[in-house]
Formats: sequence, C-alpha cells, structure tokens
Amino acid sequence: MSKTIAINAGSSSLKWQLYEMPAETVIAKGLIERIGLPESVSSVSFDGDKHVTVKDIHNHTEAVAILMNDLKSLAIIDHFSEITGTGHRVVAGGELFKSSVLITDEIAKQIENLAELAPLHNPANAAGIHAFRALLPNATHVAVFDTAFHTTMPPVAYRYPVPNDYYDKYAVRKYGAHGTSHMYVSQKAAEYLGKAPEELKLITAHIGNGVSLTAIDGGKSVDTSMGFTPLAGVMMGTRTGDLDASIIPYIMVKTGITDVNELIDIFNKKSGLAGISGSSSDMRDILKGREEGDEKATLAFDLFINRIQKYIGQYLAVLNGADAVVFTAGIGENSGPVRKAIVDGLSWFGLDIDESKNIVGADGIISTAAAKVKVLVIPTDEELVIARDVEKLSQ
Ligand SMILES: Nc1ncnc2c1ncn2[C@@H]1O[C@H](COP(=O)(O)OP(=O)(O)O)[C@@H](O)[C@H]1O
Ligand SMILES: CC(=O)OP(=O)(O)O
Ligand SMILES: [Mg+2]
Repeated sequence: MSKTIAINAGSSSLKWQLYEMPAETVIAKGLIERIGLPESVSSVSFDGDKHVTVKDIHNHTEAVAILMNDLKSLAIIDHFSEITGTGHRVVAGGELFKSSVLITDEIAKQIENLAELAPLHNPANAAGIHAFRALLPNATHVAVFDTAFHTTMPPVAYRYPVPNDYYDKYAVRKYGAHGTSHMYVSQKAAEYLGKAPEELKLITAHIGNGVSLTAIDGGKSVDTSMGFTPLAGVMMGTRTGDLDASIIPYIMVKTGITDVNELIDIFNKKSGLAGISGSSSDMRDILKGREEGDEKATLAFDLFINRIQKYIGQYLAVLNGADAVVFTAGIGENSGPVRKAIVDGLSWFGLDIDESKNIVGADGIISTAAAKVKVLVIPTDEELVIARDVEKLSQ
C-alpha cells in the first residue's frame, strides 16, 4: 500500500485527494474554491470531519501552500515521505503529450512552455508540480493531460480554416480540454445506460467555471468545444467562448489598448458571466441575482444557457443523433435550474427531464422514461483518473 495525492488545479479552484493505492481508498480530500475572488473557501474532509476556512486566497501558489500545511496540521500524514506518488492535472499537452507521463526536469519545463495554450491553467498546474517535486524528491510525479482524450479528433474537427502554414509550422489547431472529465463521465454514463462505450453516441457537458462540451462516438472524442486554448467554445464564468476575431482590432483601436495580450486577458478573466453580470463569475451568485430580479444577472444566465444549447445542437448534428447528454462539474452536477433551463429548450430533439429526479445530489439518469435522448448527471472524478495513472506509471 502507498499514498498517492492527485492535484487538480482548475481556473478558480484547486481540488485534491489523498488515496491509499492500489485500493483507491480516499484518505482525505480537499477543495479550495473561489481562488482570486473575495472570501475563498478551503475545505478538507478527513476522518469523518469537514474543516472549513474562509479567507482570501489570491492565486494557486497560495492554494498549494495551504494544502501542504493542512496535510500536516490536520494530522492527515505524519511525514511527507509517506506520499510516494503525486499526480498533477495539466490542461495543455499540445501535440507533444498524447498520454500521461512521468515528470522529469525536461517535462516540467515543457509543461511551463505550453502555457501559451492554457494561460489560466498551465502556470497553476506547474506551480503544483514545482512545489511537490521540491517537497518530495523521491516520489513518483506524473502529469495527466486534459488534451489527451481529445487526440482522437479527426482533422475535420481539429483543423481551423486558416492558411495551411499556420497548422504546419505553428501547430494552430483545436486541442480541447477537460478530457479526463469527459472520458470519466462518458464511461460512467455507459454503465448507467447498460451498454458498452463502443455502442454509444454521447454529448458530455462539463459545466464548471470552465465549460466545455464533447461529442463522443463509440468512446472516442470526435469534437469538443474548447479550441486552441480553453478560451473557445461556450461562454464561461470569466471567459467569452467563441467570438468574431474582428472584434480584437476593433476594440484595440476604440479603447487604445495597444498590447493584444491585455485584451486576451480581458476575454479570459473579465468576460463571460462576470462580464455580463458586472458582479460575479460564480453561478451561485448569478442564480441569486436572477431570483432577486437583477437584469444583468438574468441576461448573463440566459446567454450562458443559450450558448450551451447551441453546442448541444451542433453535436447532435456532428454525431447524427445521440443516446444521451451527460451533465457534470460544479454547475452541471449541482444546479437543477441550469440543467432544466438547458433541456427545456431542446424538447424538439427528444430531451426531457423528470423534475422529481432533477434534485440536489442527483446521480444517474434524470430524464423521463419516454425521452428519446437520455439526460444524466454524473459527478466527475478527475482525481481518481489521475491517481490511477500515477499507479500505472509507478509499476
Ligand atoms: N449548488 C450550486 N449551484 C449552482 N452552481 C454551483 C453550485 N455549486 C457550485 N457551483 C458552481 O460551480 C462553478 C465551479 O465549478 P468547478 O467545476 O468547481 O470549477 P473549476 O472550473 O474551477 O474546476 C462555480 O460557478 C460555482 O458557482
Ligand atoms: C480547462 C478548464 O477550463 O479547466 P477548469 O474548468 O478546471 O477551469
Ligand atoms: Mg475544473
């Protein structure tokens, strides 16, 4: 038996789980959320207790330090050397990484260099890798890439209609993200539907602070909504999703912004729900605002739902019909109102929610018996997939 920690740095959160492997027993787990927002929340579940602290956590480096401190101060471990394996989610693997790898100095450098393909994520992922490699020089450290599951996409999905040189010389193509999550929930959905993944056409909707949808045919990703970077696709907590590129020079001229990176930063960090509501990137705040009659929060919600509906429509076309739509991640797992709003507008396609199943803690099929396209909620478990890959690469 050995202890393995899986670390999942998202754009607004850091999730971790400490496992006894190979038994896959969860010893402790933690969630640090609202990173970069006021009143960040850190919670650790261990030994039947939940320890919650609320304070401002400005970035992922601070979050990693809190996690390391909690492991010792809550007596989850006596010595760091008990941890023999660490697994790190890495969002962008580019064309370099098609599966999980053992992290060496060179691999760590390559991950940092891929930050152009995931500016909100790879630096956070690298912060975790750096901190744990320094703390545990003798442990096995593994990188698990969000992009790996999407390497099965055909050129018709991953190429952009730009001059060939941009692909040939600069690898400009769609890479996608959230692959570990899309893979995990699609496999779980197949279990719920009582079929092999090879027999199914699925649309998985990972709706968290980052949002992406994937068309999965026979267990393989054939298209996904995120693109060259996780800025593309549907609207998100702070990201625009797809935009007409002509807006970029237009806004630069109008506002006097001279550095294009400044504008890309605004599209990544100050847009989406945050940009339209003018108040928050967090769906819980948006739902509250909407209930209180806040017009901007209502518009933010409506746009968010509309963009997701349109991608589900696209993927029904890409797959030429689907067996099921699967909701997962922070919003997809927890918000019945969001799921209902999305599905209510897709009734023509044969999606129909059973309201008595669209509840807090929903897990499994939530559609009516008559629905032609099933609807499922599956809590994602990126950490478990990561821990399994650490185990595999430790052999
Ligand atoms: N009960 C809930 N109802 C609605 N939204 C929720 C609920 N719980 C969490 N969320 C939302 O989930 C989002 C964070 O999702 P998560 O998958 O944890 O993010 P990340 O992309 O950082 O991994 C936030 O917008 C948050 O408001
Ligand atoms: C790729 C991405 O957007 O990840 P997250 O949803 O964890 O921010
Ligand atoms: Mg996430």
